[in-house]
Amino acid sequence: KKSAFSSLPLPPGPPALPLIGNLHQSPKTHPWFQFHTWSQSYGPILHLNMAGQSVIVLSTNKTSHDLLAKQGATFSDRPHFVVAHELALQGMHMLLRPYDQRFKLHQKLESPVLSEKAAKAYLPIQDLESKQLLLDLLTPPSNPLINPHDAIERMTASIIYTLFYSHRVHTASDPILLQAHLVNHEFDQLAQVGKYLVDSFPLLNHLPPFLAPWKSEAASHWQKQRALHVGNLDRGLESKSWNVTKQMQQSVDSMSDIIMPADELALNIGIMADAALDASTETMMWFVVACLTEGHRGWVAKAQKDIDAVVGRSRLPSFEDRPALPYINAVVEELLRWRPAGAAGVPHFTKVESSYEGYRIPANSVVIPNHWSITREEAVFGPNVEDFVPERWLGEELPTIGFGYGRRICPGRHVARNSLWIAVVRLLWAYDIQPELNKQGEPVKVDTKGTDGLVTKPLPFKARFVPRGDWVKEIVRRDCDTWKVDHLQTLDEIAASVFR
Ligand code: HEM
Repeated sequence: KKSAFSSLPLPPGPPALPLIGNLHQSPKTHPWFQFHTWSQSYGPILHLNMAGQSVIVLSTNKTSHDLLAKQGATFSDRPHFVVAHELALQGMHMLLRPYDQRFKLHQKLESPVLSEKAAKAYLPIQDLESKQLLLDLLTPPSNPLINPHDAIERMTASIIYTLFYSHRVHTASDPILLQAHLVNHEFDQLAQVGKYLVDSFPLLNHLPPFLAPWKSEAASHWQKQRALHVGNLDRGLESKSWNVTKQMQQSVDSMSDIIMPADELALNIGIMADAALDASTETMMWFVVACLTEGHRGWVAKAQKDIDAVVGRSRLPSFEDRPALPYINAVVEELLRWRPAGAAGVPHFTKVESSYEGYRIPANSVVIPNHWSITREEAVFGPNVEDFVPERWLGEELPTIGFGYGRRICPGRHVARNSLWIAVVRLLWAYDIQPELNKQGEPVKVDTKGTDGLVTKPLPFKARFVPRGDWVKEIVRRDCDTWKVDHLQTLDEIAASVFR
C-alpha cells in the first residue's frame, strides 16, 4: 500500500550498491568525520543505506531541532539492541530505552533531581570537589609532568556519587569507581554494532541457549550490572543523609499505582551516573587539551586577566563571581562546541514514516544528530570553526549545543554546565597549564582527534600544572583540603533548600 509520502525522494547521500547499500563506505571508526565530509557534498540531511537499515544524518542545528525537537513525538525512540539492551540490561538502560510509557515514568522520576533549580542547589558539592581538584593538582615540590585524568575523574565521580549515593570518591582507584569501569568496558564490547547477528535478526533469539551463546554472555553481564547498581542503591538508601537515590525512592513510594522493583530504579540511577561521569570527565580533559593546543590564540591570557580583575589574588573564584565573568561562560560554551564529547550524538530512531523539506524519512530509520558537523557550521558560529575562540559567544546569542535534542536531550546538562564552569574558572585562576617538552625543548604534540566511541576521549598526554604564583600555593593549601568537610550535612542542607 502506498503511503502519503511514497512519491517523495529520500534525502540525498553517497551512491549506494545493490543489497549492501553504503555499507562498504561506512567508516570503521570516528564516523562523525566521514558524515561531516558527506554533508559537505550532500547537504544538511543525508540518507545512508546500511544493508537495508535507513540511517538519516542531520548536520545542522536547524535540521536536528526541526526533526528531533519539533517532531519529538515521533523522533524520540532509540535503535534496538537485542544483546546489549534487551538481554544484558533487561531493557532497563535509560539511554537505550524505547520511547514508551515506562521511559516517560523514569523521565518523570529524574526530572526533579536534575532540574535547573536542583542543579543550583547542588553548587556546594561542585564547590567542594573543584577545591579538592586544585589541591590534587598542586604537586610539590618539582612540578612533575602528570596526566590529569585521575584528578579530573575523581572530581567528576565524586560530584555525582556524593549527590546520588552520599559517597565521596577519595581517589581514582575507589573500588566502586573501578567496578563501574569494568562493567562499562564489558558493556561497550556487547554494544558494538554488528557484533551479534541477533541484533540484525531478532528472531534468532528464539533459538535454544546452546545455539545462542550470546544469551549466557548477556546473562552474566546482567549479574554484574545488577550487583553494581543495586549495591550503590543500597548504599544510598542506608546513608544517614539525603541523596538523589532517597529522593527518587520517595517519589516511587508516593506513586500508589506504580510497582517498581529495586533493580529497575537502581539501573535508572546507575546508568544516569555512568552517563554523567564519562561525558563530564572527558569534556574537562578536552579543556586541558584546549589550553595546551589552542591557548596560544590568547584566550587563556584574556580569561586570566578577567579573573584577576574580578577575583584578585587573595581568594578562590566562586560561583558568586559568575555574573561578572561572562568570558568564562564563553570558554565553557566554546569547549562544548570545539570538542563535543558526544561527537556523533546518541542515535534517535523513528518508527513511523514522515517527511521533511520535500524528502521522505522512512519508517524505522536511525537518526543521528552529528554534533561534529553541527558545531562546525560557519553560518551559525562564524569563521575559523576549528579554532578555539570564546569571543564568538559574546555577541548575539548562539544555539547551545552538545547535549542532543528534543525529548531525549541530556537531562544532566544543567548539572554538567555548573561543574564545568567552576572547574574551568578555578584551573585558570590557579595554574598555567604547560606542555611536556621533548629532548630538544619543543612541546610534545598533543592529539586533538580523540578516540572513537559514544564519548570521545583525548589520547593520553602529560602536562605541567604550574601555580601562577606563591599566592596560589598558599590559598590552595589553606582552602582546598576538603576531607574534613561534613558532606552529609551539606547534602541535608541541599535537600532542605529544594526538596522539603
Ligand atoms: C559535559 C557533560 C555532558 C555531555 C556533553 C552530555 C551529552 C549527552 C548527550 C549528547 C546525550 C544524548 C541526547 C540525545 O539523545 O539527543 C545525553 C544523554 C543523557 N545524559 Fe548527558 N551529557 C553530559 C553530562 C551528563 C550528566 C552530568 C548527567 C546526569 C547527572 C547526564 C545524564 C544523561 C542521561 C540520563 C541521558 C539519557 C537521556 C535519554 O536517553 O533520554 N549527562 N547526554
